[in-house]
Amino acid sequence: MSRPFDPAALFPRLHDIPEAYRPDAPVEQREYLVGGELRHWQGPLAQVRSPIYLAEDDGERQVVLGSTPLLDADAALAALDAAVAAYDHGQGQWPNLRVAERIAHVEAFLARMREQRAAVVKLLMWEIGKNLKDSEKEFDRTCDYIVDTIGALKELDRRSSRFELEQGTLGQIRRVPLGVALCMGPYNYPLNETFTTLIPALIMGNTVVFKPAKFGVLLMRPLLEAFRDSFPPGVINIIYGRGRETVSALMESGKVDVFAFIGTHKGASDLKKLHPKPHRLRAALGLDAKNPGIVLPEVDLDNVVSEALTGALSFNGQRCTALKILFIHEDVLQPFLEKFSAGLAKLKPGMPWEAGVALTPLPEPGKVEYLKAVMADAIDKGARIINPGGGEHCASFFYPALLCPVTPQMRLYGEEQFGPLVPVVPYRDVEQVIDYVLQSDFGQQLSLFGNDAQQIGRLVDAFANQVGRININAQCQRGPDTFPFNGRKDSAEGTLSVHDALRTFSIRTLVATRFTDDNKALVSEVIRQRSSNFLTTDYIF
Ligand SMILES: NC(=O)C1=CN([C@@H]2O[C@H](COP(=O)(O)OP(=O)(O)OC[C@H]3O[C@@H](n4cnc5c(N)ncnc54)[C@H](OP(=O)(O)O)[C@@H]3O)[C@@H](O)[C@H]2O)C=CC1
Ligand SMILES: O=C(O)[C@H](O)COP(=O)(O)O
Repeated sequence: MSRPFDPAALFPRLHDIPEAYRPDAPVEQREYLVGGELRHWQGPLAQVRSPIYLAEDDGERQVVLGSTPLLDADAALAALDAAVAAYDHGQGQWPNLRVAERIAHVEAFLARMREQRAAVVKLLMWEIGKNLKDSEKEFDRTCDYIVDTIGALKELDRRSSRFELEQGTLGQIRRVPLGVALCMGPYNYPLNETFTTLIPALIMGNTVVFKPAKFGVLLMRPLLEAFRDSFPPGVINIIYGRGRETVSALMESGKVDVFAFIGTHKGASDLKKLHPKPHRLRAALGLDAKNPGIVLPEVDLDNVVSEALTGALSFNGQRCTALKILFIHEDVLQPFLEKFSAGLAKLKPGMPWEAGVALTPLPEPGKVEYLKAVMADAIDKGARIINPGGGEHCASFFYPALLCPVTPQMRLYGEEQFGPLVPVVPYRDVEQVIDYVLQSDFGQQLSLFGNDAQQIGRLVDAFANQVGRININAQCQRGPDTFPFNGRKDSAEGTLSVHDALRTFSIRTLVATRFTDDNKALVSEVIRQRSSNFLTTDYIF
């Protein structure tokens, strides 16, 4: 069996790293943003470690990138109070600014953010091990998301309308903010996923408390001053620390109006239930998934393999949209396993900045142990590792394993592995696959691969109310970000996309004015189409 990677050669020596990508000296970050000022935290700090190790004469050394404030509940609550004061029951300056002015603030922020591209991209590589190409993509995609959000809002603002509700009654819809939003995101897209809630929340007039993801936390530091300088005091507040100490206190206070959380459903539900008045809380949740790839007997196998390789293994499988289980019809099982295994062998392991690298170290401490445990469980119950070297590991690096046959008794059948394990379930009767989707706790997306239009059509009908997106002959993915992105069951609450997020972070107020010949002047004064500070939209939006 040839070795897919040589653990001894995997981690570099410092002087072998191109200068532009070498880690900076560790930073001791004490600043956090509250009420328009960068406060200096005097308390304990949390160390930020890279998943990357450096080779040294006497062994390997994990790189320490710096430290961030471990705020306590009181410090977090002070940030929340600043957001509450800036919102001021909807009477504050920010929720009452004209849409165009709020857009100008966001544009000012975006310009400052773009200046930090190199710093943020480098931290994405060092903090979460994302390869250079994908780190650059994450940064650029986040900027595009902001640009698209601004574009969508400008277009809506132009669409302002009044309409006749019924004879004698004129209606106007105002899109108003909801209050104070708490925004949190996952470590696999610490920039992009958090900004898909943060920016729409702000631009629609809410004030925000934001806690960066658990890894990919230092990369917010280059943006702290841009946030401070671009928004009025208290509109955006950024806290650091352990969620259980900081965010829990915010939820318990009852002062959070919108809970925008992208991460695990366990974290979301633990936090949501702390709110004393959950009926007052709007939630926008993007959560775990176990997206199946379903391969029918008549199929273009080369396309399946190429889509499934990136679908299952890009960023080492650490995407909510990753294909996390493959159902392969028995007629094509053997050639599929051979082709997938051969394709996998071409994925290059290495360091994030190296050209063409696909497989990189994993940021989560304990992840390698977790992957070993679920793999061992599958093997104990009858699965085999199909690809040479599958499951080999060294420090934070885990070489992907293709496992077959995976059966319902194994953890990998139902559990979200969020890592480089590819479980394959051979099937003969497609009813088994339908049953899997219906019984699953998750419902984000699925992929169907096949050439039989009738059978695909039948499956699309069966699955349309089970998942948020069905991909035909293509892997699962979120983009383009203008497409609706949601899920069912434990996978999501609400829909996030450029347009949908604007809805999510606002609510419609109907102004209904009865008019007669005598009060026409009053009516046109009350329903001034464009002089209102509020976004007025048509009924449908
Ligand atoms: N559907 C979607 O749009 C997406 C979903 N995901 C999903 O996100 C997950 C990976 O992200 P990950 O960062 O591990 O998610 P986690 O849920 O572990 O963490 C997200 C945030 O929540 C905090 N947190 C978690 N549990 C609690 C709690 N009980 N009390 C207080 N705070 C809490 C964490 O902080 P701390 O650790 O400090 O407590 C962190 O800031 C995967 O399941 C993936 O599928 C990822 C991307 C997109
Ligand atoms: O999968 C995820 O974690 C994000 O939602 C982004 O999805 P993408 O990698 O398919 O764009």
